[in-house]
Amino acid sequence: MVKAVVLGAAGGIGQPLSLLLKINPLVSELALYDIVNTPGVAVDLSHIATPAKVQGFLPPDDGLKKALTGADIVVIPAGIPRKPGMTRDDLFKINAGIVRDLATGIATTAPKAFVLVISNPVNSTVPIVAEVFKKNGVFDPKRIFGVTTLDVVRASTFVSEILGDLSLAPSVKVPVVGGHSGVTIIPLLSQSSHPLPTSFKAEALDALVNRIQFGGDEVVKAKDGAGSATLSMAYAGAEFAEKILRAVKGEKGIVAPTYVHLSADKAGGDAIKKEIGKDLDYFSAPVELGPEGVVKINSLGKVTEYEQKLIQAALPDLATNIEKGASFVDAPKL
Ligand SMILES: NC(=O)C1=CN([C@@H]2O[C@H](COP(=O)(O)OP(=O)(O)OC[C@H]3O[C@@H](n4cnc5c(N)ncnc54)[C@H](O)[C@@H]3O)[C@@H](O)[C@H]2O)C=CC1
Ligand SMILES: O=C([O-])CC(=O)C(=O)O
Repeated sequence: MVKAVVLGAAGGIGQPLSLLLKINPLVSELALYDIVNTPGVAVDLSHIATPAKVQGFLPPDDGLKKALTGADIVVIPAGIPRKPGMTRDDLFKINAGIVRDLATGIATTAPKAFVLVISNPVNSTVPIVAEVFKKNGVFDPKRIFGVTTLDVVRASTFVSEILGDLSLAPSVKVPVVGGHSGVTIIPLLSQSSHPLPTSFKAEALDALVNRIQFGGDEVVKAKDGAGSATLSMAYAGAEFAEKILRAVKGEKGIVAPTYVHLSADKAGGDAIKKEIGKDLDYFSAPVELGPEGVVKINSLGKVTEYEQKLIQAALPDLATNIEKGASFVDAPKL
């Protein structure tokens, strides 16, 4: 029996993500929480002929606690999205408090659940969740994940477009590491399962890296004030959640890039710090998943000089974003 909970379930990401979790055979119970509209979304989804039992909850009558009771996996797409001209960091003012309050609910009601943070700015909201868990004495870095899967999904798609064959997209694997905003998004294209054409020029590589780093802006611009990526994010979030659920069931060898506290695997985390040359607490790296969450943080592997420059360019922003999130919650130092 697996209970999945979506916090922010009535939103642009929340609804299609809840749909994808409802049709996932690994989910037996689905709780939808939001400050609006979840009863309707839940009844709608409950008519789908798949096994998961769906219920909707709102804040009154302890709705958050009821939604979270018995949760195995909690996905958080709650919070405001960007409008044109905004950075993800501009969302901090509103989303930090939302994420802190939801994390408090998880820490007190379902402290053992896997927590998948989608709400932006991910580089800062994951530290917020971690600090709330520390404050409540239940911090386990193996169970808290920043969802950076959309960057990986975009890299697969854009590389397959360059190769002139979209049918390759599902099998193109490119590790994307670092964080989840602008220059902190670091695609390691030299490790692509499908190498770029040998004719690929330096300017074309710059343009591809830039498109992966700023893919979110492409959607924000196209939506023209109506928000940011929702459907592709729901797809990516469901894909990452499925990986966690398969690992929990005992499937071995599942690896995915995700933004984690580097103490989740001390040896692996220390190796990452050496590779990047900075003592950061968080970094998105390829992580091997198991029944208890993080099993191992894998090395970044062989990176080119070009990619090492991308890593170095990411570090100042990442450090600032991490500090901003961590200092938002007044938790004791561990
Ligand atoms: N990690 C990633 O790769 C991505 C992250 N995002 C982020 O996901 C977040 C959600 O985006 P959308 O779904 O497009 O926004 P949206 O505005 O469509 O939905 C957000 C939902 O959160 C709900 N909400 C607000 N405060 C809440 C609270 N205290 N408790 C529970 N629910 C609450 C709202 O009622 C709304 O239904 C944004 O912060 C966005 O930047 C978006 C795309 C990709
Ligand atoms: O761009 C945004 O604000 C939403 C997001 O994180 C993405 O699409 O990668």
